[in-house]
Amino acid sequence: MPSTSSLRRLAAPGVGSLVQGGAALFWLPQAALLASAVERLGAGEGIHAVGWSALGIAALGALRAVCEAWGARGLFIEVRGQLSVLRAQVAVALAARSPLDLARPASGQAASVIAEQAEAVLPYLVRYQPARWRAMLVPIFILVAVACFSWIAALILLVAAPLIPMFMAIVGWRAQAASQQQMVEMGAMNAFLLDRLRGLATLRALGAVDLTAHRLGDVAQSLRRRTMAVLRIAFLSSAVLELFAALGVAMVAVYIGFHLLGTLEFGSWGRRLTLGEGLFVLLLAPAFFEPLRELSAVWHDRAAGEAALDALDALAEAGVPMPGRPNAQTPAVVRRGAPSVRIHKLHFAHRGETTLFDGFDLHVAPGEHIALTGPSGAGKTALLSLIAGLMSADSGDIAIGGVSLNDETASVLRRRIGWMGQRPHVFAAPVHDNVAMGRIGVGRDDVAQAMRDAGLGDVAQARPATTLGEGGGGLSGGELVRLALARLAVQPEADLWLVDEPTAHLDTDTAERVVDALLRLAQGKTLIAVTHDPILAARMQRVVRLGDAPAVMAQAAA
Ligand SMILES: Nc1ncnc2c1ncn2[C@@H]1O[C@H](COP(=O)(O)OP(=O)(O)OP(=O)(O)O)[C@@H](O)[C@H]1O
Repeated sequence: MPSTSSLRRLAAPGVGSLVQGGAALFWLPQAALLASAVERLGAGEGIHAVGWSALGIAALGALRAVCEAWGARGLFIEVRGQLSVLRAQVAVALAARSPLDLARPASGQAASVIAEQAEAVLPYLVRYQPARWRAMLVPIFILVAVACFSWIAALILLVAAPLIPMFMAIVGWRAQAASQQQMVEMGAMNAFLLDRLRGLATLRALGAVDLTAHRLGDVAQSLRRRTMAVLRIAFLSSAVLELFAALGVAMVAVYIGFHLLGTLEFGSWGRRLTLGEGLFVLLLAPAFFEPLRELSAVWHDRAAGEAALDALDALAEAGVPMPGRPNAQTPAVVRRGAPSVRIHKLHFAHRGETTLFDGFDLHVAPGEHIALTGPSGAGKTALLSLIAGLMSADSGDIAIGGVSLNDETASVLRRRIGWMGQRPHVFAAPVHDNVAMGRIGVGRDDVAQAMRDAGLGDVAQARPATTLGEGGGGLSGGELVRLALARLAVQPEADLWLVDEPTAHLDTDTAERVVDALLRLAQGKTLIAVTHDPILAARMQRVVRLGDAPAVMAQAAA
């Protein structure tokens, strides 16, 4: 199972972030050079006396910029790379879940987390860690430097500083919870939108568009409220910080001003500060608060980043797995023509549901064409899914061509299976792409031949270059089924076809044409077709009827 731990590890201190964070310390010598230059100017030395100081300040500034750029670049490249790997792993983990797993996240939500929300990880890891280093290191150095000249100025900074992280921690804790809720809301809205867009025709036909628009409006309002809550917290934390930072700097400035004027004599280890020393302390005071300010700016990146990592973790959670480990050492499957299918003592129940198969046996001979019939809910689709290795049986054995279906063999066995579900998905793409499906070695001629064999050769709307609408818009129901059959036909290595209700909802003539195409294409292959259609059942070599009531043992004649 993929994990976000490799990315979370990047949130731990690293050389890059240390260099990037520590670069802010260059301000100490820069401020010293600036203060001494002003002091010398004040003492009446000419402009030529500050040349070296100006050069030093510029050189230190350049060095700081180089350190920051180097650290940021390295970290960015590493985080970007690991985030891509994590996204791919999460997508693979999602694909490894059985299509029959009802707990699978909605596609819109998954897309939102993987594509959009995952981006929040980048600013978190690239900006937060160096900012944390800076906030830990720089104030201590500055405090020591200031204390060398004035203990009272150091005391002012020391009193103002801890209040800031304290308030930020309180606010940040709330920010993370708010970010998490906002992400959940965003994912839910994307899922809702995608689902309703897919079903727009149904909504329109049933006059439910207005109601859906209202619900979408409600969801959007709820997302707006969550976003505003996050923003409110962000503004609150920066307001707290600015207040304390401004108070701290102002009090140091007041003290230094009155000290230089001779009104406040105390606080400087028994001596009067010079103009340069006073200026140095004054220049360091805002720099003391600067890292804390930066940390507060990225504090919300942290909240959003952590929430995104949690969302990715949740997406990668294992549900009902599909048999077949991605890295299993799969043994070579020996092929000698179409395979047999042997099912022995099969036990199966959907998670939390009543038993569908209890000691079920079935044998399908190589090249045999059988129809699976039985009442609705008897488990025909479930049986087909079990043979296709889309989910695991509770016990018993399913062997295809003599090879037992298990985690080691499932991936290889699935390659020789041609699967056509009850509702084949048609992509909004040209007919050619819908048939070839990007499979290696499937050329134009293969597609054209498969289309002819599927009986679509002379259908004007099914030319290879014709672009189909979403969900197959542009083709009739019968043509859609034949398009799905053509998909199987261009997969020559598939010699066991599992077809689920190919003639459902078709009129007799169309059903006849689909059956003709199916039998023509499945010649020489083993075929198991789930059907309620007597026309299709009559043309198969054998009919296997599943139990008349679900959960009753169904013994099929071998
Ligand atoms: N993904 C699922 N998770 C849990 N239960 C399911 C799932 N899919 C189907 N079921 C339940 O399992 C039982 C068998 O369903 P299945 O689809 O296999 O029946 P079927 O014989 O193919 O029915 P039909 O002829 O109506 O298609 C049904 O009671 C159904 O409600």
